[in-house]
Amino acid sequence: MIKQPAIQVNSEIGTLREVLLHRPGAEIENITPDTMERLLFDDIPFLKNAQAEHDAFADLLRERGAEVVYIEQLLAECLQSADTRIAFIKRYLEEHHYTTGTVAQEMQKYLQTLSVKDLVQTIYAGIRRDALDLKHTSLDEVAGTAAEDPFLMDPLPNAYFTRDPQASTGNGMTINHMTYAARQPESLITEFVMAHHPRFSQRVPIWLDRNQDNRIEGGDELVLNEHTLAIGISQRTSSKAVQTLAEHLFASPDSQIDTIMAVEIPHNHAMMHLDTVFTMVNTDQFTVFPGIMDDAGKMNINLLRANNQGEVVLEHRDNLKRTLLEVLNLDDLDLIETGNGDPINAAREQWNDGSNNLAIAPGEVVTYDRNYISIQLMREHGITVHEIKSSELSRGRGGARCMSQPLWRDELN
Ligand SMILES: NC(=[NH2+])NCCC[C@H](N)C(=O)O
Repeated sequence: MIKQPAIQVNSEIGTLREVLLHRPGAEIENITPDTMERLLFDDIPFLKNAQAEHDAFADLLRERGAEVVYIEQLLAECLQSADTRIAFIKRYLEEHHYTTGTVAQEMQKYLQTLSVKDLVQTIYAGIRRDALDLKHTSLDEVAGTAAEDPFLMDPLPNAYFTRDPQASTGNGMTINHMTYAARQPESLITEFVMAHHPRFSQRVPIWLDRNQDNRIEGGDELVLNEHTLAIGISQRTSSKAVQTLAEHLFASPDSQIDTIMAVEIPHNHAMMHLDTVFTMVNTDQFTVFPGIMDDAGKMNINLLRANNQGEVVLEHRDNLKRTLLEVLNLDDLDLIETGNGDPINAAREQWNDGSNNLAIAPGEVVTYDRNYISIQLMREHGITVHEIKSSELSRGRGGARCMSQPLWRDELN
């Protein structure tokens, strides 16, 4: 059993006390029109303004009582140790398939000569082909498709969506095997921080690690209460990952989770995670994008429950509201429709993360200012809404929940 937990997240809505962020940096300026799609961006944000928007987001979270912890800072602290630094560089190169040969050796040499500060910056920003002088030693540099790619190592522009590479659940975490190559190194960073940083080392049970084949991302993982999760089966999270996670959680003495509501959503870029279409904003209030249901309001939902032996038992459901009432043991609840149900407004505001709200306390959320129809509706439903500027940040297709990984929330009662 964990004696002094480093993480406590038993709900989506308990008052936020500690949160992990990443301030967008040089990686954003390494997105090009040619690489945009594989880097999962729809446009190239203007970095200076993206940073100002992000700083305002962080300030708001601090004003509301949360400690903001930057993942890049934690990584830099871990990499002060020469052993950890060498181990990290090795794994980072291996995961980019640089294992043997001239280029791999030169990259390793290059990374090892950098100061910790520059190394961390380079890990996020990527390595441009012209950073190393390889023209006279590597054929790859002068002929073939590799030579056309300006990067030896791609940037990590999605890193400011700190929600996804891992997910805090109870006193532990899943460290996620990300779906696309563009994001896989992000969870390697989490793995190193959890293993080596004194704030977390030996204090965080890992429910599912990234060194297995089942894809899962934090945007799909919602903690409804101390014993119930909702997980999206989506473009990014496979049903197999959910089944495996259920098996691990139900069997672990460190976990209180006994119910997982697996919610299948359309598999596409606009709705890549469950939290782009569904977020919990109060004990009995949720925002939902109506486009995830068919005309009759039906969906494909499965409940995974633990039997007395801690084994997984499945039950099928098809109605979101009824299933939430059942698992949360409520008499009624309020589903607030993104864009107030109008098909054009709902689709536009969902695209800009109008359903992606970060609860910082029960009934109090942070969200993008541009989704004014959804904001007004939330206010009419009694929610306190803090708006943040979203001109640049929204171009990566993620909102306030995507940009934050809670580490500590107050218990609800
Ligand atoms: N939790 C979320 N919804 N995150 C959004 C991540 C967006 C990012 N561009 C991606 O495609 O991965």
